[in-house]
Amino acid sequence: MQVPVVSLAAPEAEAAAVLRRACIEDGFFYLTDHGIPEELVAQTFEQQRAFFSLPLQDKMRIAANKAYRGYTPFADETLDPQHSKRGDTHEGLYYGRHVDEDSEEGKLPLHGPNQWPDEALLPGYRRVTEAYWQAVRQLGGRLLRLLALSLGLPADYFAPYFTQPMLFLRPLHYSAEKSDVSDGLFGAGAHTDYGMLTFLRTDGEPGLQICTDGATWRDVLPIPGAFIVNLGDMLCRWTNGLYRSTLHRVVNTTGRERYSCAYFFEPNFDARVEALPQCLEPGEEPKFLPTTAGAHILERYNATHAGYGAATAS
Ligand SMILES: O=C(O)CCC(=O)C(=O)O
Ligand SMILES: [Fe+2]
Repeated sequence: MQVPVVSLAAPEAEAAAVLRRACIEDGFFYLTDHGIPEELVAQTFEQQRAFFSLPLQDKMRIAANKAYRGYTPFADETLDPQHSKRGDTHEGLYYGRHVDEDSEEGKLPLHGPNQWPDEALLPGYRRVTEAYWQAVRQLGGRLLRLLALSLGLPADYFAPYFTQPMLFLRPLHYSAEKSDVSDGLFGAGAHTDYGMLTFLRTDGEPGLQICTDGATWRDVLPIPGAFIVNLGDMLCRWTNGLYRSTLHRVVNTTGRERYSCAYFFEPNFDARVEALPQCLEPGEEPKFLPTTAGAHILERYNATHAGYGAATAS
């Protein structure tokens, strides 16, 4: 069974209703009529392909810094340490919102300057990647409004939480190595996303699977032109468990390489995350302790990126 399609061309109330059901039942949906030109998406993938084709030493020149910006080599990440024998078969990159190192904000964890590959090596890379980053940022803002409506909140409810948002674009390259589920080898091990919303595009190769019943995995195949959007643990926490953060993984069954681009759309570092009254029955106690977006995300990053930053701290 396919996950639902939320169209931004539909009347708002209708789209919000489809979104609500998708968030409660699947925690995943396709987002269509989003307005981001396919040409920009295609150029973004072309540029990421070019980056990942560089020799390792060139990629390592921008190895991820302590603000989680830059390159992460193959097997650096193990998303499901319990069931994995070795690291996941992908390499990746993180680009956040640019923050000056010597600004007040730059002192916060997860905040700092991006690291870009040399323009001479990859002409146009930065321009295209930044354009895509901005486009998805705007799309995220549109979806936040629909999300608020879907929860019975005013459309601009989440806006004050996103004045200095944590936004991470994460291009990924999966090697051609086939996964071995029974022997603990994955493109990306089973995990839930940490944050609020994830906007994913892929190159059309299959691999993404979700588990909503605690037992079976179903494929979420790419639909041309659509984003695959999923909810993370922070939004689950914010909605007191009403909206699902669904377990997912990437399994390589084709023996082919795969490229994807995730975009993690998170609130301000100090945004307070606690159960929305709209999600509590009368007299119901919140299921989770209140937290902040920053504390929540840091806790999760540190658990999945072994020794990250320590070896590469700049
Ligand atoms: O590459 C994909 O399809 C999914 C990536 C993913 O789940 C993640 O980066 O959190
Ligand atoms: Fe994920």
